[in-house]
Amino acid sequence: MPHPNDPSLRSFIPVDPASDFPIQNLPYGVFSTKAAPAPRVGVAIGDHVLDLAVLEGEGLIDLAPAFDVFAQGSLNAFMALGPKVWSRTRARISELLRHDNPQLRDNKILRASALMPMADTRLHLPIAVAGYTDFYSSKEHATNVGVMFRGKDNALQPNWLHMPIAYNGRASTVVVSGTKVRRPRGQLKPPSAEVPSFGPCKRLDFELEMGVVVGQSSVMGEMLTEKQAEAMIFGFVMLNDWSARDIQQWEYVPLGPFQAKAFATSISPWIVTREALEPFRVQGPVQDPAPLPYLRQTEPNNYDLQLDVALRAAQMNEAANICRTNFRYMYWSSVQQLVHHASSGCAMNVGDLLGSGTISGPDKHQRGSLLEISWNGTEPVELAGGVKRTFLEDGDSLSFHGWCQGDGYRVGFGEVEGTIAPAV
Ligand SMILES: O=C(O)/C=C/C(=O)CC(=O)CC(=O)O
Ligand SMILES: [Ca+2]
Ligand SMILES: [Mg+2]
Repeated sequence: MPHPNDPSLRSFIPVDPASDFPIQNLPYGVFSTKAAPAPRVGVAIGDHVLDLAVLEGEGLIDLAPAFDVFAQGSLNAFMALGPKVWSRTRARISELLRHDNPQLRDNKILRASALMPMADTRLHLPIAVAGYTDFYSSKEHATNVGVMFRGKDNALQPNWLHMPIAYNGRASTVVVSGTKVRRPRGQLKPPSAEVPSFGPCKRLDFELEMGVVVGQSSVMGEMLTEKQAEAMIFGFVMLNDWSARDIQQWEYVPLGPFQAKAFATSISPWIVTREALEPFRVQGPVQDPAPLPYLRQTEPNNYDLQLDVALRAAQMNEAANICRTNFRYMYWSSVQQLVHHASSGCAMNVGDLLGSGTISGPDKHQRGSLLEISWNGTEPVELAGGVKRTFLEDGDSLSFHGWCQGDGYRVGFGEVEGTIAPAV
């Protein structure tokens, strides 16, 4: 049987070469329809969704001794079954969608109940988020922020090159793409003010990140090796760590961001599996000084994954691109982040979400936040027809696109979008 990543595979479902969801991808999500409003697990193929609950019900996917794994509103039960089952299931779905397999292709009744246009579905948050941790692993981003917040001489803190720095974020406010994001209120104290005040954030920002979905738990008190950590990663989503820069600047010393990043974090609805990204693995930047032994890597754990950010103000017809970068630039890999996360004995859970940290690159057009793009509000970015931005305004819609380019196909993530609603 060919491997599900084989570039020559074709599905009986027509898939445009520019689609994010060819048969080589098969990302998992949770969806519902008007006719069947209970959220369940599906896979994206072209512009269709394949209902895995139907396939499991028909006995076409066998997860025994577990059952009804897909007739659920999150992927957590499926993820808990582990990497061997993930792999086997993906191979089975690929087999069922292949152009030369009549089993689903020629079964009209089954096709009608198991395949539906994505446009007719509603996409939900794909996991029950157990915990959310956000890293700070792009050297370019950390240097830019450091220069703006602390000056050139203290840009990178002395610990930064020795471990993946992070803070514990809020799982309670992780939302799926398309959810409106309300401008937060908080304590503000601009440098010109003598005392703080409480009110709507005036420096609302986005952060371009990837999110790792942890699909296996680890034991409290035990460390992880590179191999163990990798095997626990179920897949990746795009993640927008919405940030209130004015709240952040006043609150972050000494414990780091708190309310500045607690009000909303958006993720894309489709989880692209680690296995689908395998062909796009690349070596990350050289790590100098060499990390401590527990953080050393023997494998290339970065990915060649292109990322675009588009911003559309309410008065614009078309969105303007404000950033194009690549996930490959990250200094600390997701595997190193997970190893470090568990290194004290911290237990990881099924459904944990790890933000990569803002993904900036070496060039100006590769800056993954408005804080960097507008250089702390001093250099407004021109969108179109005289519309300029330093930070986000009410009604602005922000979207990320991400994909790995194969030969004649792409393994993509779709979109994560959020529109800013006024503060209450
Ligand atoms: O104080 C700082 O240096 C800034 C911290 C952050 O903005 C935290 C964060 O979300 C990091 C990231 O996304 O890379
Ligand atoms: Ca962040
Ligand atoms: Mg957040």
